[in-house]
Amino acid sequence: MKTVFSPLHSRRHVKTELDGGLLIEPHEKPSRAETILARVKDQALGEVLEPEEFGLEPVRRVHTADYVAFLETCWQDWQAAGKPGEAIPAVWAGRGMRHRLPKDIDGRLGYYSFAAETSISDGTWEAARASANVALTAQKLVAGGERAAFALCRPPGHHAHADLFGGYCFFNNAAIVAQAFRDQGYGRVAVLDVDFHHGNGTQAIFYQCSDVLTLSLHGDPDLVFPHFLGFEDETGEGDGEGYNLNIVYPPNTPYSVWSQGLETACERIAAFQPDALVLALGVDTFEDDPISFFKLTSSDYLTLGERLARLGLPTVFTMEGGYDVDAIGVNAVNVMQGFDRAA
Ligand SMILES: NCCCCCC(=O)NO
Ligand SMILES: [Mg+2]
Ligand SMILES: [Zn+2]
Repeated sequence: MKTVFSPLHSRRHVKTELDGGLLIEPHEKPSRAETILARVKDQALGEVLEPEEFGLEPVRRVHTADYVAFLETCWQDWQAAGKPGEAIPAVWAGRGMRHRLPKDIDGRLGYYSFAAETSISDGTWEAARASANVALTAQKLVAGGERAAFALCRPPGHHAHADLFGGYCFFNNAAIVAQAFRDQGYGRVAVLDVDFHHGNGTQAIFYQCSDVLTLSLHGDPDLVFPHFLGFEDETGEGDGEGYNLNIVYPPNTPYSVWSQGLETACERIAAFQPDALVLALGVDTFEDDPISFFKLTSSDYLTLGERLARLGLPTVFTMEGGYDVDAIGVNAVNVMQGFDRAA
């Protein structure tokens, strides 16, 4: 399987993440992508390519122009306002308040985000743009005939809404890929999110669509991020009714249970008969992940990859979460190796 990777991911090097009332070293750190890349090479998974430049048009097929423009100048605007630290949203429109765009950078940060753990600093924009190009390059490989391609994206994307960042995500790489498939004539696309956390952004972006089926297995939002979306009664709306599936699990869920949900999702995908699959791959489902509570083992990711291959679909993997940096390379590449040996 080919891998797409951009060294520009390292332009995202924020020093802070708001967690537990402290500014900690971010879990979503550059070494995550470097460790996965090293494992790709160590395992000779396949060719590693740098991304092509696709510009902002395919990004704006998913994200609003004003949100994209905000991200482009956020760091400069923050600095121009004389702020001493990294850009962190701290105020949002609560119940009974107005969802209108303020002029001030503090207000704009709140307007365009849903969470406070995702700091912005110099280079975040460049890294997010490169991550989207990585995803679009993988999509081009698959549209060009590759059975599958691994978009080694950093920063991740599945929490990003059309005009909201959060959960370490800015551009929704999986959604951008799904939309690119649709724009290239693929009539139906499925996006399966196996990250520990709900793919709230991906769900929201396609929630009224019947041509993109979104599915996510994740930790109970009553207990974990993103807290306010991802429940099993969210099944789509309008034309999209019936085209969103959430499967929620409690703490300590092992693969033997989690894979039952995977089977349900795969059966739903098979029934949908999509022309392509986007697989939002987080490996924060791992038993030792520092911020999650499932109990998948490294060998389970081989099994996961094999099962995905049996769907028999052109597949783009977009890298999402996973924060046990010592294990992330083995776990992510195990999925690809399991896929390759069953394809
Ligand atoms: N306390 C913030 C947790 C953000 C979750 C990031 C993630 O892994 N999403 O998939
Ligand atoms: Mg998920
Ligand atoms: Zn996650």
